[in-house]
Amino acid sequence: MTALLSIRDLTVRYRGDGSGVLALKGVSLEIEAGERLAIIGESGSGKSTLALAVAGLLARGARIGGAIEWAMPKLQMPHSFAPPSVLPDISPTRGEISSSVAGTSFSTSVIGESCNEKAISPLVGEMSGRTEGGATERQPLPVREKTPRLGRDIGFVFQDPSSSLDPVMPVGKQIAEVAQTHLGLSWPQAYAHAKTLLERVRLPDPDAVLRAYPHQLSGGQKQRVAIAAAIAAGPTLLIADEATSALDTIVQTEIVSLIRRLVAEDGMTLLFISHDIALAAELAERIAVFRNGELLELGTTAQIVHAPRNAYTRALLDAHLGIDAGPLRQAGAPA
Ligand SMILES: Nc1ncnc2c1ncn2[C@@H]1O[C@H](COP(=O)(O)OP(=O)(O)OP(=O)(O)O)[C@@H](O)[C@H]1O
Ligand code: NI
Repeated sequence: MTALLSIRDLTVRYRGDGSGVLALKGVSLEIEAGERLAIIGESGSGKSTLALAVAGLLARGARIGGAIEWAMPKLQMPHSFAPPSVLPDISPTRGEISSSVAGTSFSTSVIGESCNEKAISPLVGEMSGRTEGGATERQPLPVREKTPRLGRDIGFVFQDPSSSLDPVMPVGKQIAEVAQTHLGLSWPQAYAHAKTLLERVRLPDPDAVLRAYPHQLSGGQKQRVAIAAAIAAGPTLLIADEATSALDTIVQTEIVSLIRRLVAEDGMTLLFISHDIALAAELAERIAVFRNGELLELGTTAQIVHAPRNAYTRALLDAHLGIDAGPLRQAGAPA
């Protein structure tokens, strides 16, 4: 398999009082093209920090060391449209951005100075937060070619769909904006594409949902809309960060099936972040176990579930087996 993304010795420190929080401590791992990789670990282990670093969404002031190198064969040509309101745009980190082989691969390296850490640039189109009315404040985006962009090359699904959906805009319009921005479609084409996406995420009555506002939808329906927006431009990598954690168990299972189907249909690579080892085992081919900002163990789902090498992984499994052994016993069995 070819690596889509190589993470090398990644260190992230959030500024805070005193020395700040070291959220990732020299993490190295590769994400293979087309695989479904889960990141699991307890709260505060650094899972979201990893996801945000990959998406270029780390908070201003976070200091990052190491390198994130991409090889994205399908990297789409950049468009010079304004970013969609539904998703924050990816921001390249400061550092070397080198490209090779006529734009078929490139790497973003952030190599530290004396302390092996360097402040990342203020994020372009950074998580600037929405204003009270729901509109997003944005700064102009410097155009960098051959850089993976959120919404276009990377789809990101957050735990709370309300954080990525604009409360005052009909959802059809929000999805269509992503398609128009990144695919260069006309508005009628983009709107038609939005309807197709609502069908693909199995929302009943897509015509009505196109015109609905987020508050008119249930949590599960909103997450389907957020997923539709995340995949609207046909990203290579889909990142789901606790995308089902806020949902009840039945809806959770439905969303996991939905993600599995969409990833298979579109040939996406999946980075699935969860604190739930059983859920991760249901979806992922490989599982990486994080604790205290470190990668403890990475293996196939079968190996992690049936032959964990690390005592902490065993403890996670034991804790889960006490609750519900069913799904885990099946984990890693051939589909
Ligand atoms: N913006 C921030 N500023 C300061 N510290 C942060 C920030 N974001 C995360 N942290 C800290 O970094 C560490 C890792 O947090 P992170 O959100 O990556 O963990 P997580 O594994 O995703 O946890 P959870 O399961 O609760 O989402 C934690 O100690 C957290 O408090
Ligand atoms: Ni998190």
